[in-house]
Amino acid sequence: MSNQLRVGVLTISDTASTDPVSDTSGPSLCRLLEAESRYTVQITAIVPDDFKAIQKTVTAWCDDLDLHLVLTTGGTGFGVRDCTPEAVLPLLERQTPGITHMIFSKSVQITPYAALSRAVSGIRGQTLILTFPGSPKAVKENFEVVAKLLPHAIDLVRGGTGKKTHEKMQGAPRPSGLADNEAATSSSSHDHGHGHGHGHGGHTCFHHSDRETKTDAASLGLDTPVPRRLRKSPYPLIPMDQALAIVMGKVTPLPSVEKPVNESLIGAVLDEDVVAVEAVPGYRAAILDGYAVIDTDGPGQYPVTSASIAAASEGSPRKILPGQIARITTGGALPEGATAVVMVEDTQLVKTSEDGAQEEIVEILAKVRPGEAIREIGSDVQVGQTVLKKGQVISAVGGEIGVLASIGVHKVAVRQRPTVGFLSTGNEVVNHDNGQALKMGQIRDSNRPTLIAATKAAGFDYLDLGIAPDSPDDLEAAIRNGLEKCDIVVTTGGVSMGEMDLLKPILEQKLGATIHFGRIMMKPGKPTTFATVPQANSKQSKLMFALPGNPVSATVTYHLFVLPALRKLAGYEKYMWPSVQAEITHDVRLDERPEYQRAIVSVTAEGGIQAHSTDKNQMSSRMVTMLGVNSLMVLPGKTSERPSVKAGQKIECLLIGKLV
Ligand SMILES: Nc1nc2c(c(=O)[nH]1)N[C@H]1C(S)=C(S)[C@@H](COP(=O)(O)OP(=O)(O)OC[C@H]3O[C@@H](n4cnc5c(N)ncnc54)[C@H](O)[C@@H]3O)O[C@H]1N2
Ligand code: MOO
Ligand SMILES: [Mg+2]
Repeated sequence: MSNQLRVGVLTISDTASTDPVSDTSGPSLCRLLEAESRYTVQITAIVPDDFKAIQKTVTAWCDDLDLHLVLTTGGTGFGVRDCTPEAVLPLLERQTPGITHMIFSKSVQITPYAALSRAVSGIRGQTLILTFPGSPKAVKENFEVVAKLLPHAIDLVRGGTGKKTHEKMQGAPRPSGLADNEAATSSSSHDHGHGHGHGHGGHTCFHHSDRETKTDAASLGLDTPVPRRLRKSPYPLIPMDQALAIVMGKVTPLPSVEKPVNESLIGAVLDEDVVAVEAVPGYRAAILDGYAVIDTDGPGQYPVTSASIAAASEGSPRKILPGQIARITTGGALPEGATAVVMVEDTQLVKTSEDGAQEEIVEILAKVRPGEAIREIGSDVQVGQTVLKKGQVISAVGGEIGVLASIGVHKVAVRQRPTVGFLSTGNEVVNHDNGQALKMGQIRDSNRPTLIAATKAAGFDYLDLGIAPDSPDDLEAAIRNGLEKCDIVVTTGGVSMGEMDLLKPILEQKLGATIHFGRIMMKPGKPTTFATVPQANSKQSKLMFALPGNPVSATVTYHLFVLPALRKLAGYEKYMWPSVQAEITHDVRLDERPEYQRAIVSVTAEGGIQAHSTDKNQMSSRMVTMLGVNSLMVLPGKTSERPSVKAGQKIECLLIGKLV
């Protein structure tokens, strides 16, 4: 990893900042970068065309994250809001007009409109910054112009001599043991420290110049001494909406699989339209116990010719002629010629056989219409009728399985169900049922049982990955094991600012993961982290949620992010939680961060919907605030105009449990 060039991709757009899904340039730039092994996209963000927001992000990425390369897309044009060049120029310590001109000259050959870009480029500290226009096409063209040049440029920016590149240009053999992507950084100070045995070998040194101590993600890092760690998180605090859009943008439904029609289908999403193979009912059947008649015969006394009880029989049922009736049970096959069924209650016995065992003559008392009390062939479902649609969820209520079972379909194509693995982390965390008294500083693992229970209730498969101590090697091994076996790995703990909070650096430095966000403006769950981790034997990256360790933070963020992601993976079109507007029964003081308060939503005697928080003290370590919870109250962040929500006001409540 340490030889990879760490890149930040910043989308600058008013539209994309409110609707992240509309951002196509940022993701296309990420794909271009990820297609080349030498780059790793360490961070992405979207900001509006806002001078300060642009400067803040670019500065943090250069100065705190010390990225090799920052690429921005958008805001370089003539539009009134376009201000990327104005925001970026003052941040550049040295401009790189050669790169800017090279891009311009190539781009105007493709389209004269390229002249309307005011892009700039340059160097800040040890970071190269390029500003691209906002269209995916322009982004691709621009990137391709400079792609070959960038590693060499970065090498020089980082104090390298460029010797390797020059040797390469002259066709000279490269020193043995140097991989392609090493050429870019091998002579730079950046090469020290990480990725080569993480501090156990001769590569680690901490005696660099001031600038060097900030290289790599060392300041977040695995082998950086505590005093040198960053004192502020380098991960931008992004809004909840954006975080959700990022997660859902990365989740694509799993492939299809054939499954038998039985309870194993509960919760599955159909991946095909299902067509009835058989008609329901497959024969003309009586709806009532009584007598099959010919309706035109009308009331009167009739000989009983035969009996048709609901049972299988070969061939067609017997026939009745005008003036005859036949005894029939509910579900029995109608005799040929019968046009209606008269219920037994509307008849009376006239004569029996001599031994009294058989009916001989019965009087029909009621007049019936043709077709009365008969289920015609296919009157429920006809052969060839599309009964269930692709995308439909097979519910636990039973309706879908019941219908599938009735129409002669034995197997259906459904989306594969994801498996999620749970790993608790922390030296202080012990199995909740270890049977031993806690030692000082120990805490029982409540996160795994909680999340496993919620997963089981939601019908997903899971793997219990146990507890990993706060050691880089143990964590790496446990996560790798989980990623191998599961579609999503969820860890809890170790994502904030403590020296034992190792998840983020492990993800980036050891697993080659891209962290898409590492902090969210929400309460609880601020340090919630989401990453995609490339897999050696598959093009498809795996998803990884590193949730905060605090039990309530872990539980709430699991419900808000992971369960919807699991539903989307399983093919659900509606994967977010449903919500209701409920009347809050008490005042609530708002927090700076938008908050998800644990609440109980109930239906009042008058049919209204009301909600109350489980407890005033909603600290994220207090699992007791989760007792009885069926809802998360979505409270907005505090403003000077709205410091609190008053009793009686309506508040959106996400229904994560059953309404009471
Ligand atoms: N300087 C700062 N400190 C903290 C910040 C911050 O922004 N700056 N954020 C706080 C917030 S908000 C949260 S939430 C927590 C998140 O902590 P971590 O994800 O790093 O988790 P840990 O430090 O490992 O543990 C936190 C807490 O939870 C207990 N824990 C951990 N795992 C379990 C488990 N499986 N079962 C039960 N309890 C568990 C652990 O013992 C700690 O008490 O960080 C704040 N700090
Ligand atoms: O965001 Mo933390 O989850 O407040 O406790
Ligand atoms: Mg911590």
